[in-house]
Amino acid sequence: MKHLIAPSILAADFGNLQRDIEMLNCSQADWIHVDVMDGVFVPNISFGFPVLEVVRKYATKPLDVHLMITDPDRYLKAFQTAGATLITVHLEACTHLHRTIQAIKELGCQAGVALNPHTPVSLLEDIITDLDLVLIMSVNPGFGGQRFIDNSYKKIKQVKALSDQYNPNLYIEIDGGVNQHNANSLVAAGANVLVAGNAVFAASNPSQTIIDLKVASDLKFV
Ligand SMILES: O=C(CO)[C@@H](O)[C@H](O)COP(=O)(O)O
Ligand SMILES: [Fe+2]
Repeated sequence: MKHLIAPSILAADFGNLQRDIEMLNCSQADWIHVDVMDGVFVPNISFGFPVLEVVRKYATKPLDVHLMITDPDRYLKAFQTAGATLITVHLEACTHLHRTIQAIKELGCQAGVALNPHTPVSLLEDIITDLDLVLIMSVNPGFGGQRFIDNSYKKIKQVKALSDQYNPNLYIEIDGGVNQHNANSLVAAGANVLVAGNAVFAASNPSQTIIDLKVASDLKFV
């Protein structure tokens, strides 16, 4: 599977959101990662439907919506209507995860599950065949620009082993503290989707940085 780059618009300039999305449209980004935070599941509030609708209006690429919200079932339909292509929920936020995943698929979206840094990958064993994507949080969710947690490599390898055994087409997404320096080793561990917020938007040349991430991830493992 080709490695995908999913810049996170959490780090975009919201005063120039249309400009930043158009930059992503013209770049080598594969998806646009959209971080939704409710101030309850995580200690931060990002944005909701009006912003997502603007992103959908201008974006020409799939929207990879990462829901950091409690009880996401309440809003799945609204996120699909607002333009989500993929919807990822947190395992820690769902009481009936299997039901939530089926509901996402019934809406015609692809379904993912995210794991916080402390949540063991083994909890995915009985749901892995139902998933399109697993998102490994390599920082504690809630903020961009944090330092990568090294234990995440082990978790990516564990997800890759599950994927090889039960679901070979799984997207294995790594989110938090990803940059040009760790992209190659993350792909070597088994990740095939790299989310990058600050690495892209704080760079002097964001579209070149996306190319750099792509080149680094596609290089033979070093
Ligand atoms: O979900 C989250 C944070 O909760 C991420 O998607 C961040 O937005 C990634 O930002 P960087 O760590 O790459 O700056
Ligand atoms: Fe995210």
